[in-house]
Amino acid sequence: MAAVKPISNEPSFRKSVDLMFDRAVGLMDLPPGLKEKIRVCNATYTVRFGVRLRGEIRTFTGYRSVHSEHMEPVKGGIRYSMAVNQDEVEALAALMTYKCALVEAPFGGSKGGLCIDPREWDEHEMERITRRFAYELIKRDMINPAQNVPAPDMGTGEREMAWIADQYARMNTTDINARACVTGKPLHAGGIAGRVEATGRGVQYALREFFRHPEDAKAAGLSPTLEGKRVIVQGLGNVGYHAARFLSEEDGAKITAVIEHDGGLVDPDGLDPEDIRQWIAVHGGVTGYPGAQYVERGEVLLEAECDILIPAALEGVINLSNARRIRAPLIIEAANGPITSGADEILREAGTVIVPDMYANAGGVTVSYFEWVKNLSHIRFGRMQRRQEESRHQLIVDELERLSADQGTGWKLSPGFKEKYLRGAGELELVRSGLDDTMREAYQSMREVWHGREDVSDLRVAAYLVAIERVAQSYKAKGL
Ligand SMILES: NC(=O)c1ccc[n+]([C@@H]2O[C@H](COP(=O)([O-])OP(=O)(O)OC[C@H]3O[C@@H](n4cnc5c(N)ncnc54)[C@H](O)[C@@H]3O)[C@@H](O)[C@H]2O)c1
Repeated sequence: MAAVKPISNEPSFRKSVDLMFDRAVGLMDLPPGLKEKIRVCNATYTVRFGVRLRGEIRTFTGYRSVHSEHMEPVKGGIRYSMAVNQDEVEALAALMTYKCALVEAPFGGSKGGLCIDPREWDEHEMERITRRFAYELIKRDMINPAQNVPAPDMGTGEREMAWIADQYARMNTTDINARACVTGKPLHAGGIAGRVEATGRGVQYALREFFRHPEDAKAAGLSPTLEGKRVIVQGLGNVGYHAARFLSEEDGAKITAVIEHDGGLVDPDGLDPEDIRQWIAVHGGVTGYPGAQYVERGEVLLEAECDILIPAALEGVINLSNARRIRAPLIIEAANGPITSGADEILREAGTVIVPDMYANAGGVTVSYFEWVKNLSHIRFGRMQRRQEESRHQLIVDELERLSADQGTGWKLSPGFKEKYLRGAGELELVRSGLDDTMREAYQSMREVWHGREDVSDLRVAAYLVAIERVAQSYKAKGL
């Protein structure tokens, strides 16, 4: 099954992002030259390199685009897909600039991509290709802890990030900060607890925050709780799988449909994301999955009735060809750019509430920021804080134990409380609470603009307004 293709008269992904930017910046009082400076992509590097594979030299094309260096390093994932092209990396790099500004991660925006179908190559071949691509970027300072720090995106994960980190370390043997050259690494290679699932976790926190405000839920015609909500997820990869799992296991939402590259699955009583993920790992897709109704043209499920639609795969899947048939009252853009600018307009007019990508999937870059700081500080994250926290918590626990031992109080501490309470300052807990705080604060900043300005009617334009204002402040502070 192919993705829903934007119809030919729609602007490209890059243009679509620019149109959304223009809609917001038109409401701002900034010098025209500064608006233009923020909008344009600073530079895009294209590399073609050869790797000897299976007895012949194969040439690959890759990109690293830097959208904005108002803060350095710049940050953004590396994508492996046959659809990667310059327009796409530039659009994704621009979104990274706005995303980092919105969640106040102190980075400029960047993105990379390699035209490759990872399923075509075995692990050893993937390592050689990745190391060679990394070599090309490292020698031009396009991977560097102080200048440009990649992370995983579609088609890449911890494995590729570990190879990139090792390649950088080999080429920069005296750089004590080498590990901070890339984030999303495995724990044993300098990664941080909770990074793998961070983007999906962020989607969950974003939805929790949305439903914490009854007026916001009401704007979508929904009751203010995630419990029992019918959710459709497109793409059961890193982001979609974790979001689906957390929402169903921890918030009582029902995953009523899942859309994958080879079709869709439906069960009005709720699907089990973990079980489907295991099936996909073995069979390469959802085809043949026994536990649900199979739909060959999975993309039609984007139009099915539900409460929350989570596109978590590709860009441009909701476009002029299907926007009028979308029935979800609330869409949260877990993927980057899943709604084209034309479809965005149709959906807004129809009253659909859209939680925009730059906020919805910012969990990844937020936890990447924690990982980068951890690598630069050369201390296990949480270790210092833990000492302080532990002594404070110890005082509380001692007091509770004293009261518990006092017959007169009539209550007892439950078994294991002390251990559980004192454990609460570990790395994973710090990462989760830091992510939760970040998602809450970013939502508040967007929400204030959404509800506070008469000329703002949607969350996307509100998010752009907050982000552009912060980028503009940085440029002004630099004297531009
Ligand atoms: N990984 C991250 O931390 C991260 C962070 C921010 C944003 N994102 C964005 O989230 C999206 C997904 O990224 P990911 O890391 O989960 O990628 P991934 O490669 O782990 O998963 C993508 C999933 O989409 C499926 N898919 C591919 N084509 C499809 C189609 N036509 N219809 C339905 N499903 C299809 C794939 O089979 C796969 O399961 C991308 O837009 C990416 O830029 C990812």
